[in-house]
Amino acid sequence: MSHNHAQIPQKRERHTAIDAEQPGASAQKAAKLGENTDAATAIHSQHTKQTLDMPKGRARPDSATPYLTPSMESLLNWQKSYDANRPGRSPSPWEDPSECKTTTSERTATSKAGANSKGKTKATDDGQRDHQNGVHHDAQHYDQHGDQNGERHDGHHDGQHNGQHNSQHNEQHDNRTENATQTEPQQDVRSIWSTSSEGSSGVQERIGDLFDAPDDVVLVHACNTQGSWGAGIAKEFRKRYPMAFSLYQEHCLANHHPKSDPVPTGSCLLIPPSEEYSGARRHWIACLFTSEKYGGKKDSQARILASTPLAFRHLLALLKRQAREIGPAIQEIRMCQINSGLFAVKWQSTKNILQAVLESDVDHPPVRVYSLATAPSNPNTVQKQLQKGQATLEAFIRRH
Ligand SMILES: Nc1ncnc2c1ncn2[C@@H]1O[C@H](COP(=O)(O)OP(=O)(O)OC[C@H]2O[C@H](OP(=O)(O)O)[C@H](O)[C@@H]2O)[C@@H](O)[C@H]1O
Repeated sequence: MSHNHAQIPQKRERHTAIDAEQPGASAQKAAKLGENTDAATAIHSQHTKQTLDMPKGRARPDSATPYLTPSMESLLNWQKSYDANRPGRSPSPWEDPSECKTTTSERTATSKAGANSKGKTKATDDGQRDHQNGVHHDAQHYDQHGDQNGERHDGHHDGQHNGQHNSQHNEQHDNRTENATQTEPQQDVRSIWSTSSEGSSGVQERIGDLFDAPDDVVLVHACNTQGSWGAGIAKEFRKRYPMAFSLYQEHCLANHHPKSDPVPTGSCLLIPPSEEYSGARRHWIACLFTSEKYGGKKDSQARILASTPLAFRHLLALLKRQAREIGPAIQEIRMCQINSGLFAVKWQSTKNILQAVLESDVDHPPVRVYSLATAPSNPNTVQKQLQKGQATLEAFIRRH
């Protein structure tokens, strides 16, 4: 991490992330740590209220050197102590059957989407081969984020792989799929948002910039588990929300570790509004961990599509818990077309899956997916067009 924890005052009250851990895991862990659930809940609520009331007005930080506010320090300290005391690996999101399930319709959507995706055969083959051989890919060592700020370096991805972890990861993946087939959805009888009554319980697509959202909206994007927001819309998140980026990194690199204790794919990190610079919007940020790695080492399309409903259901569970504790502060889930850019999954495939999740659980804030009217320009293309235009103009001038 780029920030130095040694400098963080240790006497602060502990707070919980909202929730950096898996559904239901906070309460379980709190119990294991000798605390009762009420205490954990109170801490959780307190942090949230504090964050929402955060004073504004500080100068915009240099995004290259994320700094910590007191609330962020507390959050990270809490996570650190949690991490230090936990008995073993974090429970995976599919280990808590009460809050995070995959339903039959989601599985159908997943398998349809997988079947539709171009990489189906290869993905299936990869998965089988990985599982049978327990292995995989070619990394010799793990370089724990040579660049603390999430910038990319050549060869960075390729050196990170760990066979043992991959085997573990694949096994978990298979287990959760198996577990999922044994469970059916349980509706929470207490309705919080009742979006179904507005007739808008599904995915609503809009044209526009994700970041133009008003306060109290959660912005959702797909993430890798390596602690990198180095490209695509993630890079934009890093620029606009340096504090959130710090917390994401903390989650991936300190609370977990990409090699020895990776953040499980299929989970979600929900980050409360934490930016304090002048004019910062009160945006929540949700990181859906749909692929372990990025770049050439990203998960197969089928695997990304299998992780997506789990991560999304995790998000809905976190929002519900949050709303039960402090009221429905979040008014809208606003997403980009997750997985469809650098993760190279067809948007329609992801959309089908999200739709299936929402059909199985109608109590959620409205879900709106924003896409830009035109794809962001590729600078190389623009450069070529300019050169061509200039040549044409010069030829015209010469002729006349
Ligand atoms: N302002 C805006 N408003 C609305 N929509 C916007 C937008 N700007 C871009 N989009 C669109 O948002 C979609 C997602 O496109 P992306 O390629 O970014 O994300 P993805 O989900 O496929 O892949 C995730 C990995 O990419 C990242 O970078 P790293 O590889 O890790 O460095 C992560 O960390 C992961 O690893 C595309 O449709 C873009 O047109």
